[in-house]
Amino acid sequence: MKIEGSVVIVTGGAQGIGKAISKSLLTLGAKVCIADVNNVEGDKTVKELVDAYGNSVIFQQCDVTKDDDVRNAFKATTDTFGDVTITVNNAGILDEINFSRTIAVDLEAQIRCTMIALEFMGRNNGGKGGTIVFNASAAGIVPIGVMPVYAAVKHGLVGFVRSMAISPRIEDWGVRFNAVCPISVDTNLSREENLRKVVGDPVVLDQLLKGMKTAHSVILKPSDVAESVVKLIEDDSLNGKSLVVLEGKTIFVDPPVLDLQ
Ligand SMILES: NC(=O)c1ccc[n+]([C@@H]2O[C@H](COP(=O)([O-])OP(=O)(O)OC[C@H]3O[C@@H](n4cnc5c(N)ncnc54)[C@H](O)[C@@H]3O)[C@@H](O)[C@H]2O)c1
Ligand SMILES: CCCCC[C@H](O)/C=C/C=C\C/C=C\C/C=C\CCCC(=O)O
Repeated sequence: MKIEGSVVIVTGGAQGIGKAISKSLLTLGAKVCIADVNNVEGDKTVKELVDAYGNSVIFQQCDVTKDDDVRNAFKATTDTFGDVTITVNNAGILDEINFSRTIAVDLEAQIRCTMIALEFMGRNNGGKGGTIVFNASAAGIVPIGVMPVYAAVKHGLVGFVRSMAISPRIEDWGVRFNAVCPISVDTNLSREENLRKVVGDPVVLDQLLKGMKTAHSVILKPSDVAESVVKLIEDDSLNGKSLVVLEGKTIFVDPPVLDLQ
């Protein structure tokens, strides 16, 4: 689909990968709502982006774990720019200690945002259809011993995306569902000082930090991920896809097909 003139909501758009995605879409002529729980960063980012892109961007304080917040973000975006046709479910955390919060934000909230998005975007609900892109992770494709909770919710998210893409309602909605699955990216989430707060077991933390310095010596830039998100939005042939973003290349990874007949 054409991004120019489209209306987009980016959850977690105030910082990191979400901010990079917002900037890429604004550059391509979209109208963007940055929906983020962090008021301070949201206000700072929207001022920066209004200076660069004019009144094509708004900030809406939104905790994706709360129905009313998410619905209000869609209402504010629709009232300001018109019908939403692109949702980027990006907001996420990594916390192996407070695993209930990780499940709430990285999986349950992504499902919540999708169901509410379909209330606004679904052609069967008077919407224009469109596309929903989910920021999963390579941890949604491969097991990771040092972050089992994070890998669990990201595997769940990939399964949700692949399943929504083959829903009996897919034609009624007129919406495509795809996941971007990056390896490590240079943001607050992957910074060592953050990881030390969210991984409790010292043996596990030690291996994680060592792994970052070896297995992932090259860490992606947020803009690398934004490029793949644009690709998933623009290519109307893509639905139910998991696009892994590596250093210098991307690969589509499809689930194994089981003949259950
Ligand atoms: N950084 C990485 O290595 C990496 C790799 C692959 C995938 N990801 C995924 O990318 C997404 C973005 O992460 P990031 O690396 O940009 O991290 P980040 O911490 O830089 O940005 C995350 C943003 O989400 C917001 N957020 C957190 N909880 C929220 C909530 N409940 N409601 C609304 N907004 C909320 C934060 O305020 C922040 O602005 C996450 O889903 C993460 O799992 C990150
Ligand atoms: C292939 C793993 C990519 C995981 C990306 C994830 O979304 C974010 C991770 C953030 C911080 C950690 C970054 C890189 C380390 C990841 C794995 C290290 C593997 C160590 C090991 O398995 O021994």
